[in-house]
Amino acid sequence: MVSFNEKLKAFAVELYKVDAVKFGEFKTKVGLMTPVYCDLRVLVSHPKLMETLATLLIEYLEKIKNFNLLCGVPYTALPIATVVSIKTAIPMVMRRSERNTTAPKNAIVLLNREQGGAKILENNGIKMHALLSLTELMQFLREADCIDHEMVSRVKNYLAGTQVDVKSFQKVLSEDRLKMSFLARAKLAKNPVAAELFQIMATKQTNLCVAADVTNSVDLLNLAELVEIAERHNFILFEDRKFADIGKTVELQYSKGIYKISSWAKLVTAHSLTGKGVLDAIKGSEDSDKRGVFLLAETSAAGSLITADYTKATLTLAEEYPELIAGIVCQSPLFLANPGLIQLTPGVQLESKSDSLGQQYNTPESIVLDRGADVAVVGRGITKAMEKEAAAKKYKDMLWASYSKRIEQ
Ligand SMILES: O=C(O)c1cc(=O)[nH]c(=O)n1[C@@H]1O[C@H](COP(=O)(O)O)[C@@H](O)[C@H]1O
Repeated sequence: MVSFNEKLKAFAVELYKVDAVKFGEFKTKVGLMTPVYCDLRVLVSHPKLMETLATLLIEYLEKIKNFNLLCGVPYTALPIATVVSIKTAIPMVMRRSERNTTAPKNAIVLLNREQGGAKILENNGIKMHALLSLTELMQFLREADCIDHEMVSRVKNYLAGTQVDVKSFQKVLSEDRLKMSFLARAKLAKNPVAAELFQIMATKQTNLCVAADVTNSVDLLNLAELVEIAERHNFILFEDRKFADIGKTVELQYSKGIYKISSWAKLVTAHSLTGKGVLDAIKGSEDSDKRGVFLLAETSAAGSLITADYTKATLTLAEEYPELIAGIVCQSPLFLANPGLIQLTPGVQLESKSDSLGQQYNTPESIVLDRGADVAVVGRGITKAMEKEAAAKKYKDMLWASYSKRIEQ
């Protein structure tokens, strides 16, 4: 008799053959890179495989007593659950995102990616059952010669470096920044400029940051005038200087020289590359208690050399300067749990998906709803538009509508 394990192995190879499991460089919906991508949506085009999966699930389900309903999480798992329901006569229910549904006790997944999801579910009273773990899948595919040793160790290293911090995830679930209003978060901000920015966003109903990347003051305005206008119209001047030198040089760049950035910019960006020195330099400057820093943990640039470990270390560094750090510049909703910090996310444009120098764009909806941006940075989408004012209004409205939808969901 063919064992369950052998059936699983044969199924894993079939998945590989129809490209339901792929290897390479993929970007997940939340912006993380992964060398292995599982896309079970293709199963609807392979009825035989769909039936095999349903049969495997039914055999597996015998181990789980105590349940009387099935629910396939939309959309990919819906047809799978339907086939199982028809074959077993176990009734099915629909999950609709706009309705509150009772939480299940058991979750059955085909593939456990082994990145911490099972533990998070367990902490929320849901037991996860997986037909296959990613490690088993890799082993099966290696044995069948579908992949080589190098790929097995690449995935192994990837898994080691991308474990979700279950503790910080717990905090997110209980105090989910993505679901909280800017007004509520203003009270939790330890940096005064972040608190002010939350207030301004709530009052003016905007989460748009315009990147005015112009090359002379005729295009913009002179700084003194700009400071005065910012005060009159209640917006914050933010110098996207991305400090990255040793502390002493940053100290000079920040407060001295011809720009005297600290005298007019309430917010600046900094890289974490050179470590604490940069933040100590800014913290030690005059008026630093009225200034804030956005620390860059990820960029929107294609081929960026920033790794998952660098991003994590940046977050840890940010926690060491709670009064100075206003937020984090990143592209994924997964990194920032603290609702008192602001996620600033650039790379927003409606017209194109990229520029010729590696910039990658998302839509306003996707940047707020999928990628977790609190503030979205739009540059050329506005500054190069024929009708700049109309473009600014359009981005402002779309971004705010997405934020409103996010906190209501
Ligand atoms: O820190 C930033 O603002 C930044 C980080 C990043 O990862 N990507 C990024 O594009 N930016 C900035 O965001 C702005 C984007 O401009 P556009 O590509 O014209 O929308 C530029 O000022 C960039 O310097």
